[in-house]
Amino acid sequence: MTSLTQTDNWQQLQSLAQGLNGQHMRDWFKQDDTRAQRYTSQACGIELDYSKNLINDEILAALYGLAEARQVSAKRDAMFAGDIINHTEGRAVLHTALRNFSGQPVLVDGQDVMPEVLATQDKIKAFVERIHSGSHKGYTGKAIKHIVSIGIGGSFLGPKIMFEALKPYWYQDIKLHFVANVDGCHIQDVLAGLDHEDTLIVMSSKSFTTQETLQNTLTAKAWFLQAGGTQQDIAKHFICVSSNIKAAVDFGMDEDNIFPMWDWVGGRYSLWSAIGLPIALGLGYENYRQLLEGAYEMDRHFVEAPAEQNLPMLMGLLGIWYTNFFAAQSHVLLPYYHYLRGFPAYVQQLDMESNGKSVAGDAEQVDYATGPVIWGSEGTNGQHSFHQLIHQGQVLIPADFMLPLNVPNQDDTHHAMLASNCFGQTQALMQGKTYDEAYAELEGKGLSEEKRHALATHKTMPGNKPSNTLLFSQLDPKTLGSLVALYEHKVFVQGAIWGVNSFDQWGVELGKVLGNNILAKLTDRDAALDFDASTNALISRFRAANQ
Ligand SMILES: O=P(O)(O)OC[C@H]1O[C@H](O)[C@H](O)[C@@H](O)[C@@H]1O
Repeated sequence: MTSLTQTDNWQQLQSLAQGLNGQHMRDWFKQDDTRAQRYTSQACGIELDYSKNLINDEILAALYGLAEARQVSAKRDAMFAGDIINHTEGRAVLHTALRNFSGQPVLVDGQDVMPEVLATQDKIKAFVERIHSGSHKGYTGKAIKHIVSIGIGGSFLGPKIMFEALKPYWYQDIKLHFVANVDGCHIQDVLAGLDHEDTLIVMSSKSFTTQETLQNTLTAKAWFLQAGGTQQDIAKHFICVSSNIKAAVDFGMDEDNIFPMWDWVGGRYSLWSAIGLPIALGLGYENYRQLLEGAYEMDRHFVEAPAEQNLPMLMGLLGIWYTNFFAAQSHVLLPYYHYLRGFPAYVQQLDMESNGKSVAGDAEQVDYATGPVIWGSEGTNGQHSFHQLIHQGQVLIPADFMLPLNVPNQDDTHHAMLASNCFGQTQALMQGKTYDEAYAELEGKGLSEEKRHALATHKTMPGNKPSNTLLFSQLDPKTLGSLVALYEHKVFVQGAIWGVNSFDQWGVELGKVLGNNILAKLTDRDAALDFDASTNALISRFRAANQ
């Protein structure tokens, strides 16, 4: 097979990128007053303004051509159809079945998975109602007031970040707490403030083998027993979500308290499964369902909209453009909405665990960049720190700005200021400041010619820095569902073009194995150390400090 970089599409894009030398977005906006309108697309209540990108019609056409040549649509259809596209793990990839409201079956190995999906949704709904109505009581008869969700990776980020993002929709009588890290400080801090009689522990682990989650659950169990609960009271206070029912039962989970999921749901795509149970508990079932419906709408858009209007396709292709033709190594996410502050961390796992890969197809070592570093934080905070590098640094950092146009219960002045900063940053990145503008601003400041020239040079901002702006009316559960699915499918588009398997994570697996090998040497202090000299020395220091 021809390597991706040798294809006509790739080479055409390379020469189009070179052709942009000396051109500036500022001029394009001056020359074409339809640019903003032509390069804005919207779906599912999300408006994407991608006009502040280094693109024109010819470049977009070439990017669509690349997507076609790499059969992105056919690969997408294979995912939705339940084909075994995660070929290194021999699994289908069907998070979309978890939010499939079409009424149509979804087959895996000829078996319709929808009855199980719907039955689990019913189980979630019934459980949420029992907790909210107070009919599910703790062992001393108290209603549940606190939920501690224990999980890590996708079993943590999805529930926590989506719950936080939807603060205006919180169910007020229940407080949610999240624990991920095996660092004992975390669980200790969370449990310290709680009463075991009105606390429910939700343990979430797809594999039921993750060290952090198992240990934190054991610690929570010990806390419960020590506080006065007995072994037989555990069923009223501990539930779990897992695809490994046997391991959960062996661990001591009551079978009725296990919410199932399936191996065709990847950890970083699992918030739509029962892993999302804490979200449903924290928001109420109807809001949780809206989240799923929003994702379903984005699925339909991804499948049905032509490339030129297809948000995941556009965002995926723009990312390819900068990663592969402008050597951009990172992509920054800037939610201008405090409650959405966790979103960059969510997309970090989604994107970096999916496309941080080096092998394409069956066994082809790639010779092009794949997934970028994803980072970012809430605006406007970053403007007073790291935005400097985006404005004037030597690396190109494409940005996604996101802003709800309305926010519930907020002072208009604050919101207008927030929006003005968001728009102002995209404008500054695009237009920059020319040397002449900087020089003119220094008029009458009493500077020598030499000083004025030097200062104007420092104050010159190149501009021409790309950004997307995503606007939505407000971040309700449905819009959030669409937003998350948008990024999922963006990642899919990029993985399909790069030809990598976006659904395995062998690098992460290695870390787990090595960590366990070392743990054995920390707990058995006399065990011979047969690792490399650096690792042996680190272990020895730990042993010496923990006699
Ligand atoms: O849900 P679990 O099986 O406990 O897995 C939790 C996490 O474990 C690993 O680190 C995977 O790379 C993640 O994708 C996963 O979300």
